[in-house]
Amino acid sequence: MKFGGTSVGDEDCIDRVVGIINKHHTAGNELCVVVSAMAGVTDQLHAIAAEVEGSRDDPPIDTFIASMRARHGKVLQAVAPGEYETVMGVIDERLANLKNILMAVYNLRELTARSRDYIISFGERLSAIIVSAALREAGVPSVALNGCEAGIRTNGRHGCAEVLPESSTHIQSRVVPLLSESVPVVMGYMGCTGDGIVTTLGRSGSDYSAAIVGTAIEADEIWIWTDVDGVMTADPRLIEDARVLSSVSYHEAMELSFFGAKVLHPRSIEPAMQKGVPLRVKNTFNPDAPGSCLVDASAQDHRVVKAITYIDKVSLINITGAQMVGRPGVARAIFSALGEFEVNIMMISQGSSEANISLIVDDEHLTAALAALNEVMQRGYIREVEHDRNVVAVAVVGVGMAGTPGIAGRIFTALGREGINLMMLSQGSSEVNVSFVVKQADGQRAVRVLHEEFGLAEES
Ligand SMILES: Nc1ncnc2c1ncn2[C@@H]1O[C@H](COP(=O)(O)OP(=O)(O)O)[C@@H](O)[C@H]1O
Ligand SMILES: N[C@@H](CC(=O)OP(=O)(O)O)C(=O)O
Repeated sequence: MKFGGTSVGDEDCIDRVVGIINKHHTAGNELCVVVSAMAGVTDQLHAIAAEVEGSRDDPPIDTFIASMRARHGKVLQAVAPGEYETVMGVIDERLANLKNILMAVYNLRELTARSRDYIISFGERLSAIIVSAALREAGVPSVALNGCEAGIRTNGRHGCAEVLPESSTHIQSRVVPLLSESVPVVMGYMGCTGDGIVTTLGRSGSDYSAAIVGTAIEADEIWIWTDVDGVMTADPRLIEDARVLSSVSYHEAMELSFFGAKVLHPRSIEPAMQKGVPLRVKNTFNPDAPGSCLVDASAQDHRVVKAITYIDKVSLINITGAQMVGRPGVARAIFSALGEFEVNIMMISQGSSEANISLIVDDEHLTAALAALNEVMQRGYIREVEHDRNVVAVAVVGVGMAGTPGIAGRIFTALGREGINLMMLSQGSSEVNVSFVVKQADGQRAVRVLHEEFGLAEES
């Protein structure tokens, strides 16, 4: 079971989490728990790290450490009063360590990817020991393990590290022996390299930790506990009448999470899918609701379009040049340069005249992408590169779209009726997803229009 930041955000939330774990543990289940940092803490750690690096004098390190201590201490006092002194001692040790690192960043005015990862892993380092203490207080034996202790080995790509296959045996040997006598609480989001250097798995990466741990220990099911009733037809913060999908295929969930449905981390689905472990999304605040279950496509309902999602903070890049027409090697030049600059491309589309290639990259990669393309331009492969940051990518997702004619027509007609201009279009050959790009100002309206067009608010 993985509990996200919203599920462990304060003392009431943690009480609720302990109740859920206790109930399933008492019913005779062996459980392993993965937790995220308390809601907002990872953002605060990112912010202080950046602030300290850029400070000329007197960065607010002490104030920051005091506010972390106050928030975590208050929650600990409420959920595990019997262990307050001991666990507060551990929290203070960790905060002293965090303070030292922040001071080092300040003194050097240098925040490396490695030190950032170490700093931002502290949210989970603090939340997990509190949840574990709260479980013990409720009579459930528990130990807390950091990602490294739990056996999560990653490559060294700081900020979005990938878990290495060898983790499986490490996790098995470290976690499985604990299960018969306790409920281990693993710190999500973090792992370490073979040399013990701390890495993080990308934002919302605790879902990925849970999938890795769950498959490694051969869990019967992996449950992701969050603050909504399951995977929904659209982000409920955007679409009021979004509906919970009782079952979603692994592929659909992958497309949805890739295109911004924060409810699951894109990398969390593949491990479960490969090992055939059912993955369920449930609501900590409404635990009796059935939630959503990720299943194989064969067990699907027959609705063609299942959900609409959108992702902002992306940029559109248009590459043009008649030199591209009929010339082999242009695409290779473009994509190998982007690869060398470590640019992650989210969408690609090429006009049939071959004189134009459009790409979508996330905003963070825009500068690197433009630098890469500039090199390609110098080498004469392309003539012009334009970009636009004010765009969003929208995706219409559903396995039933494969082989069903008319879906793209309905999408275009509905958007056209609303005067929404399509700036780029892309459809994978798997046909699970039709994605397109519109102006940022049209993004939410596009989701709304399509949610209505495909009747997603109505029960099937
Ligand atoms: N299609 C969707 N279905 C469900 N939730 C979605 C979807 N798209 C976006 N979300 C958002 O994802 C949020 C849950 O993710 P997150 O805030 O990261 O929770 P946690 O802290 O539990 O990991 C929900 O509150 C919801 O607003
Ligand atoms: N704490 C990390 C990892 C995580 O998974 O968080 P959440 O489960 O709250 O999305 C983050 O904020 O990115």
